[in-house]
Amino acid sequence: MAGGFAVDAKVAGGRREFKGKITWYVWLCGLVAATSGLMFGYDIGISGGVTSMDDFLLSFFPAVYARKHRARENNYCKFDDQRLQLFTSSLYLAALAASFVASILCTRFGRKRTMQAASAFFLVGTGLCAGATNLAMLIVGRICLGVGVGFGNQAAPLFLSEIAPAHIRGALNILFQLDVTIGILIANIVNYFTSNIHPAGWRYSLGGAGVPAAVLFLGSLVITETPTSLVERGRRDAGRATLEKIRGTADVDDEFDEIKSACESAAALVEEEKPFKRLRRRESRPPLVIAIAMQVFQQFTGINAIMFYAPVLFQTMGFKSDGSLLSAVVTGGVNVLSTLVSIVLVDKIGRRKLLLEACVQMLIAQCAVGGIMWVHVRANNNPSEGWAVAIVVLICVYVSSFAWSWGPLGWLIPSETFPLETRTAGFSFAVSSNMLFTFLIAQAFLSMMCYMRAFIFFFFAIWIVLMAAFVVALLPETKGVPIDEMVDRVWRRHWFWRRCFADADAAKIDSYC
Ligand SMILES: OC[C@H]1O[C@](O)(CO)[C@@H](O)[C@@H]1O
Repeated sequence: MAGGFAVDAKVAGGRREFKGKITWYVWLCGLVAATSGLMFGYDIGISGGVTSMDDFLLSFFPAVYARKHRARENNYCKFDDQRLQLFTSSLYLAALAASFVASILCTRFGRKRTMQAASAFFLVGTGLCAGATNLAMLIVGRICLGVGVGFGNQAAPLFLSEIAPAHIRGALNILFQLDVTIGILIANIVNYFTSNIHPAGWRYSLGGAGVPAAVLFLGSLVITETPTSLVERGRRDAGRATLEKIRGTADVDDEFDEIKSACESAAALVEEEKPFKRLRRRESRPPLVIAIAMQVFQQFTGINAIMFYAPVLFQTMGFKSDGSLLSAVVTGGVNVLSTLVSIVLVDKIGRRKLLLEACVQMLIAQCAVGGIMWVHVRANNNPSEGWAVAIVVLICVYVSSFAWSWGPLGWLIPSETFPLETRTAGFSFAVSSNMLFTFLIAQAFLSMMCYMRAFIFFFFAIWIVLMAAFVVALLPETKGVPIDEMVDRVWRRHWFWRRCFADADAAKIDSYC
């Protein structure tokens, strides 16, 4: 997804600079494409607030509404309802399926057309959700939005990587992740205001997704296709003309030659062996295992439990409806600002240090929240105001560390560790793993909270210990390593992963890799 930005930063960072300036047109294209991230983030942020609105529950989930208002109902189980969870999670299941289709569409029809299709699905899905009169309409709408997310998440980051001049490719690509966090924040603010509008507040919340969807749709009519996609599909002249336009110069021979040769060698390798088959080779395992593990771990930090259900969680902790949405706005703001921190630090202090520091910070925060909840939020009583504020502060501490580490690096590392011949296929694996685990957490979290109570936080804390161990033992530092030198400079030198390569000594080749 965030594919290629480290790759290209390395190119810009030392070995090769192409001519051309940063044109207004490249920024326009980048801003339009990043809107897809805004859509994704808005969807993540909006569902939790909507599912805590009484008008919404009364319309679609009356049993949950009744339970929520029953005085003696167990605090942890108020929102435990599989159909309510399906409202949130159906989107991610649809996105998971759509991401496989999207990689084919991106190759056959191009990134721009795939983004257009994404925005069309977003618009239809938004209309169905905002106008829903029954549960089926609502779920079908969520599925359309999910298809939009699957298409957009595959096409937009690829598009950004391909149009950006090498030396700002990282910045343009992080724009997508930044837009995700801004989308979540906007959704939290929208929910805060619409929760006071009765009875249709939830319709405005869900309908708000139409704004970025419309921007993406209209914008995608004026942006260009990427030169790489044009050349890949045999339209060399159009590819060259587009490159000249986005670079603002006719002097693009070097860059155009590189695009052509990358497309030619990729085509030759694909002819010889399909990328997905190549991924099954022993030497593909290190980046593949790491791509999947980064996504699984990213989700098992528990971040989306907070992102989807922050308002519900805050209500569980005893905040009133308004207070809980306000708290979610605070965590959303921390998320945006901390993502900016990661842009500044990632190439200075490296990936491993950021990930490990965040593990410590998240572990302390999770255990502290779990402890406070265990002692002060028993089944039927709420914490005092002081403890409730302490919980919000700790959740901010937790969110900030996630946002400068596992959030962006969950995308960055898989994007920079695959060799060119398996990069797109390998990366689409990472996207779909993310969707799968996002879905699982969305579907399971409220039930888990009901059964595990405060121990849910210790459950995630155990995962954080595991992921720290994984980073220490198996994740090599990739800061500053040129993308095309990963195999020689990283994998073949790593104490464990080097056994996956044919030139490892015989004993090691035979052992498990
Ligand atoms: O900012 C947090 C959000 O960012 C993501 O990692 C996507 O890049 C989501 O899984 C999460 O909800």
